[in-house]
Amino acid sequence: MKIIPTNIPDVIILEPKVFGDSRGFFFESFNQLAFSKATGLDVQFVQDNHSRSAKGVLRGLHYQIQHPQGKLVRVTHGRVFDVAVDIRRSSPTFGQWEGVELNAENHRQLWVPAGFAHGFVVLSDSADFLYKTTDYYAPEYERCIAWNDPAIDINWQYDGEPQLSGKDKQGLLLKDAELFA
Ligand SMILES: Cc1cn([C@H]2C[C@H](O)[C@@H](COP(=O)(O)OP(=O)(O)O[C@H]3O[C@@H](C)C(=O)[C@@H](O)[C@H]3O)O2)c(=O)[nH]c1=O
Repeated sequence: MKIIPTNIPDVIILEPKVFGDSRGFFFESFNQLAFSKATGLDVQFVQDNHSRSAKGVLRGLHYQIQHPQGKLVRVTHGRVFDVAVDIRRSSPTFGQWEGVELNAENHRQLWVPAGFAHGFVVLSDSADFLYKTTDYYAPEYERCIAWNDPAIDINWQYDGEPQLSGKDKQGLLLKDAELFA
């Protein structure tokens, strides 16, 4: 597994070793020991999620104020532009965002620690988005930051009009959001 740093030290890109042959390919999509050794992180995952979205769908920017979730995210069909925003007030990278294209060809995964808001926009006709979380879904504690918050100013790598769900349309601005210490 190859570890690729990003501009935010705690957000990392992982590239698994892919074994290709005449049948197709194989790779370990997750291995707890390899993940811990490669990242130096001692986190356990408790939930796997899978969503499918059409082109232009933007899900996010989501986080939980209690039971914050670390997320290890990947795409198994299509392409997305995936974004993490540091919302830990005490962090030197508070308010900064990091974005990376995840797709079924590059097999890249993004580690988004607890304390970050997360979202993605679908670039292909559709995309299957799979992710592991380090704590359980707690809807009563889920919050959303506006995808287009001018204080964060994310360059979404998508030139269309994003399709938002009701809750994503109501995302708070960073200055109004309930954030982490
Ligand atoms: C996230 C989630 C949703 N659900 C249910 C609630 C709802 O009825 C339906 C769809 O939920 P949502 O619209 O919240 O799904 P979605 O907008 O895909 O929410 C996800 O967005 C991405 C960007 C994230 O970062 C995730 O943490 C999560 O917030 O699925 C679960 O049962 N468990 C879960 O873990």
